[in-house]
Amino acid sequence: MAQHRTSEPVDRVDPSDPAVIARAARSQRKSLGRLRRLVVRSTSLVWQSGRGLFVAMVVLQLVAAAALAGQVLVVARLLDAIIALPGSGESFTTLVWPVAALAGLMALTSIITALQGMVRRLLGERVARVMTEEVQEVATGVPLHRFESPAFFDRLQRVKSNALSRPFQVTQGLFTFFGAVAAGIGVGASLVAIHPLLLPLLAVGAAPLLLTSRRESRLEFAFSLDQTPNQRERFYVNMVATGRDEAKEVRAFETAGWLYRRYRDLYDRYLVDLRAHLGRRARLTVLGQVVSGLTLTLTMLVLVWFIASGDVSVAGAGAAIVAIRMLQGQIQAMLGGVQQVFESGLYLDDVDAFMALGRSDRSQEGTGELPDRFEGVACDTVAFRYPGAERDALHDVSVRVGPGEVVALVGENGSGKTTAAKVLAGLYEASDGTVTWSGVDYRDVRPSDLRARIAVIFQDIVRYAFSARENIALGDADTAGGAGGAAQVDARVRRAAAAAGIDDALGGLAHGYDTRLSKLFAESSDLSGGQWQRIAIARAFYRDAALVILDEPSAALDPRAEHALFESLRSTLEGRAALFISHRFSTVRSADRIYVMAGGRVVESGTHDELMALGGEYAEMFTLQASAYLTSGQ
Ligand SMILES: Nc1ncnc2c1ncn2[C@@H]1O[C@H](COP(=O)(O)OP(=O)(O)OP(=O)(O)O)[C@@H](O)[C@H]1O
Repeated sequence: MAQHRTSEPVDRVDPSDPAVIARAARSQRKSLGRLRRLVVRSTSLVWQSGRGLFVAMVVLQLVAAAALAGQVLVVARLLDAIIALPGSGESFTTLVWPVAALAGLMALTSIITALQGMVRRLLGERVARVMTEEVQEVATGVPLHRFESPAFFDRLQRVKSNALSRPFQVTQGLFTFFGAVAAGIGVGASLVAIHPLLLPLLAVGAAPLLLTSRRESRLEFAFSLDQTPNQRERFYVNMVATGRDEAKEVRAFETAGWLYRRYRDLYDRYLVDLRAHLGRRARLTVLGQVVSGLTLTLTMLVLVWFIASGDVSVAGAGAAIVAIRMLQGQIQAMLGGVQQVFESGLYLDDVDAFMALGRSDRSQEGTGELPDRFEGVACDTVAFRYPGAERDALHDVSVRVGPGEVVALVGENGSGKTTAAKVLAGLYEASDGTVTWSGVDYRDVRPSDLRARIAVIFQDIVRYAFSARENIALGDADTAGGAGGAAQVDARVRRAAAAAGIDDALGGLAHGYDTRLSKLFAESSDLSGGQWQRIAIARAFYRDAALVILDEPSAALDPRAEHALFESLRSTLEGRAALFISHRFSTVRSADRIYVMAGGRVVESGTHDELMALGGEYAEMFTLQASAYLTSGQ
């Protein structure tokens, strides 16, 4: 897959250096191959997105070209007729037909332009939809560790904004190019008929524009790469300043002014860079236009000389001026088309590299299946380091959760509990050691098979702005749209909600389970923090999973609710396993086994009684919390 060496100094190369010339020749060959691939890929994408519209575009383009060439011919006829009129004895009415034909052709051109705009818009949207789906598929399919890398976010950001429009722009560029070529051939033929030298002169004038426009494309792409981090940070700051979740804190801490200044600084930096970038582009544009303007002047002078020497008639000269004007427009359109293809091509390579990332990640995934019988999960001497981190977050961690067991992870903040839960959930691959499901190594198993058997709820639960029913049924997304029977889904949703203790509250909403949650959309309602947490728990219960992982599921629950939750956790397990993380030792004590983590290691494990008898870290933390409760209760 073609990768862009973005660090290559695009505009600081010595063009007389032989190595540069050789490299340019190589890159020219490569870029022709790349261009072919690009054109084939984009055109087939556009074709698949809307065949009828594609054909309509081609037809409109051809008709537009014919109408334009027709205009030159009619102008020549009209001028001939006008010049011949005095003294010919012909009536003025002989001019009516050519004038009407010219007006008709001009009107046709305008109508076609309007129709082209509509077809283009519709086709563009269709391509955008196909590409959005492709990007979403990759973004949701890549392993979670990709989301630890700022470079991944940069690329994702670029791809999200470019994938939608660029493939269509390549095709549109091609349409523009070939349309202009078709029109150019017609107009050019009439120009050659007037004098054969005029066309080559005009073509020579276009060459500098072609060169400068390609260079401009490269500059534009390099600028876009360079600016992605700044752009992402601006989006982020803007989101914090205007986001719904952040709105409370922005007011309470009066952070708006600070955020505004930060946003302005980022924008200022961007504008400074933009000015420099546009300056570079402008210099290239001016250079190209000046050289091409000089050749146009030369062409006109040659035309005048032809008139003076009698090689071209006055009517021919008039038509030639119209033709030159039109041809110039077509040449500009051709160059614009080529520039669009090249510029979009650079972005599309970026999109392709992103798509390839998804393919390469998938090719490394295991393909085996899990045994039907669940015999527990186990981490064995597992180490894990976050991408880009300097230290391991887990060292030598061994944890097991058997069928029917409720196992707890406890430990201070940052001790590695969530990380261990993510590794057990198969979201991160252990850097060392093994993680097994019924004795089968996670690495050998198809990730989708593994995920289907696990339900995980993290501390930072997701609050979907969908209906209450959908919020819960997303625990088994295939059923969220009512697949499998709306009544069954409904009954299953209610069972899960009842087990999470949220059934009554949801039933009491304005539209019951159909009430849209969060206030982002019309006719919605919001819930309390604890109620949201129960929704998330219901989502985990809804999933028919052999292993349920709950990372601090009860942090926002009141003590009675927490007690009820764990009662229902046990009663709904039925041979499944649960791993939960909590800082509340009153809940933890009922677990079948407790692992105590510190500094990324498991430092103690056993039942509550065993750990208390050990008199170690657990006993200390438990006693501290119990005495705090007693003291505050006194
Ligand atoms: N995405 C990440 N990238 C790099 N380091 C991380 C990342 N997430 C966590 N860490 C680090 O890994 C260590 C373990 O974090 P982890 O979230 O597992 O702790 P925890 O025990 O769940 O803490 P808490 O009780 O606060 O939830 C910490 O040192 C933390 O700074």
